[in-house]
Amino acid sequence: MTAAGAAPKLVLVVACALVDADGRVLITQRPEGKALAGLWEFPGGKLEPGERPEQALIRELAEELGIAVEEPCLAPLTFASHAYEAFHLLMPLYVCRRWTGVVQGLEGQATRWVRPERLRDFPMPPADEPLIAHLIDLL
Ligand SMILES: Nc1nc2c([nH]c(=O)n2[C@@H]2O[C@H](COP(=O)(O)OP(=O)(O)OP(=O)(O)O)[C@@H](O)[C@H]2O)c(=O)[nH]1
Repeated sequence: MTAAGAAPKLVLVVACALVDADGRVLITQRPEGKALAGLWEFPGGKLEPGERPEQALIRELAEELGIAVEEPCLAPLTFASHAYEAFHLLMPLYVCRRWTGVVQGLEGQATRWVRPERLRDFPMPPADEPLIAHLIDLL
């Protein structure tokens, strides 16, 4: 035993940087009433029981944005590991440049396509901040 105190709950969330033909990245705004409301984030969400991360992400992208993504089009880029007060977030970030359908905020969330260098102009959850440099490097 090495750790002292209660272990934080580890929460696995999968997220995606959708990249358009101009190299812009999609961010969506968390709706009122949710934790971290108003902040801009990458689309994605928690896994449902029995789901693989890629399956969960494909489901979330369909539910939230109305687009269809094929699993080979999800490329792992990096991950966030962040201690929130109530849980520890582990969030793999995939990049996707190919999908079918037109991106729409199906849950009432605002959506924006943003150049990676401009992502810092949008308030994001603290876990996301370290991801921005990876996107700038990639794109
Ligand atoms: N999808 C997404 N979630 C993020 C990002 N950054 C970040 O800290 N998170 C956190 O990861 C969790 C994502 O959960 P979610 O979107 O499936 O669920 P939720 O908060 O709506 O909660 P609920 O399902 O408990 O109601 C939230 O706690 C959210 O704050 C991000 O860039 N994208």
